[in-house]
Amino acid sequence: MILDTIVAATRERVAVLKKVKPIEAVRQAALVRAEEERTASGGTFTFPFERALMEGSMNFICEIKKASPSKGVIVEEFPFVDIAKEYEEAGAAAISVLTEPAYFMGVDSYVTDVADVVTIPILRKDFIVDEYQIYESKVLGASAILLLCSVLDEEELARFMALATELGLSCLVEAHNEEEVKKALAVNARIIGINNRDLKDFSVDVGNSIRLRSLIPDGVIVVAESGIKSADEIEALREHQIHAALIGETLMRSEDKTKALTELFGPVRGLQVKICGLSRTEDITVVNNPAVRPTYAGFVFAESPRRVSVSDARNLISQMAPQIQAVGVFVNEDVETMAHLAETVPLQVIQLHGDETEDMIKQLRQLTTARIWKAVRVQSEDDVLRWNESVADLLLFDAYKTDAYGGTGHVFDWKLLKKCTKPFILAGGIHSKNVARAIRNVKPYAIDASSGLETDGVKNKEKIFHFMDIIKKVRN
Ligand SMILES: O=C(O)c1ccccc1NCC(=O)[C@H](O)[C@H](O)COP(=O)(O)O
Repeated sequence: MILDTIVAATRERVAVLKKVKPIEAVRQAALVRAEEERTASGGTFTFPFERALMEGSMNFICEIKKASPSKGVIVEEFPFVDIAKEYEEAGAAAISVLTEPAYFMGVDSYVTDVADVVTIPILRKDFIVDEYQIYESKVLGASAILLLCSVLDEEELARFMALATELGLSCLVEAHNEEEVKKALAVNARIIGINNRDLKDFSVDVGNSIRLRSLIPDGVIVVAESGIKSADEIEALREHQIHAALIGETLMRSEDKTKALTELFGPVRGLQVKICGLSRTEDITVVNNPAVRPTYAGFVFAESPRRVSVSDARNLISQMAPQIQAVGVFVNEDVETMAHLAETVPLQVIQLHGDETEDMIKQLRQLTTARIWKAVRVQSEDDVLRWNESVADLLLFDAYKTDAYGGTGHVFDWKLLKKCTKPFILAGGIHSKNVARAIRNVKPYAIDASSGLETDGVKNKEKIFHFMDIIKKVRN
């Protein structure tokens, strides 16, 4: 069987590697890296791979592989670093990188090269048969490893999982049949991958994930693997509470990864866009372009590097396409001034981005017909729930930072919004690399971006065009 051949080749490869670089040296390097990560995250590992697989209603692990034993060479052209960047922009939750050299044409350093250019976690996909490879995976920069129930016995699985956990690595424990699922459960796997491909004859049946899913209790993350090609298949996986889909060949063969993921996930309709912090005539020219044209353009009247004077705002807004609505951003301004500016600039929306109270919103409501948005800087779920009954027309959720009210470029934990029952605007560190995930996972009414569309403190035309291009592909 091909699996036995690959495993035998892997054992030989590891034996050679051990002679070149002894296990103790790799172990030390892995421990140093693990300790650095643990310290940086306040003394505990964050296990980003498993967190990423729980973010949305369907999370994609997008795979980078040049070849496979069943298909031979999948793509002649293999710009794997660009593919990784595309996957991240397309909305991948994580990237799987094949490193097995003989049958998948993988290279260990692909993991490091990909880790250097993306912020999402990486699964190092190889045939792990020895602790050596687990230390190596940590050093390469992976966040997770693959462990195969068809290759490892229960004792090995448990030992390898314990070592991985000690290093802050997650384990995707792969099973293909009932017996292997039971084995994965016996070792308390936190993530179980169900392979739809039978490695004995390479036949693929996506129904395999659905059938075996029922054996797995709640609380374990379930990943469907192999042969996934269509939106209908993704929908069926979603209906059966499968958290993630690992997709290789379909994506490797697609020309446009963002469009491909939209086809699989389904379009997100009706999303609005706000571009904030416009301060120059050039910015207005960019937003007026029909390829950009957001629903809302924000002008900051508060203390900020993006602050505009009243006369500049008036001048800029007078040049703006009539379809775009002007939003005035204020921090702790008095209600009379805001109402007056809404009337005279004019502003269609007043965005309160400071410590304004509900009473203040009610007073402002009496003074203006402009819509009122309340920005909430989120540190906890309570921050979100506290404003649920607000009379504000919309809430805008942004990141909290001590030294600035807004425009910080910081992303907050989107999971804190899970209990918000009303439409809202999502802000805080949104840019082209995370906007697809933000839209699909958080499902906001509108997305708001400012510093992520800038270079050296001013809006960047190319970044704005690219950002809007991604949003258009995600919408349809
Ligand atoms: O943008 C500012 O400089 C700003 C300053 C003070 C209060 C609010 C501010 N911006 C409000 C916004 O609506 C921003 O778009 C939002 O904070 C997101 O900014 P970013 O994280 O840079 O995308």
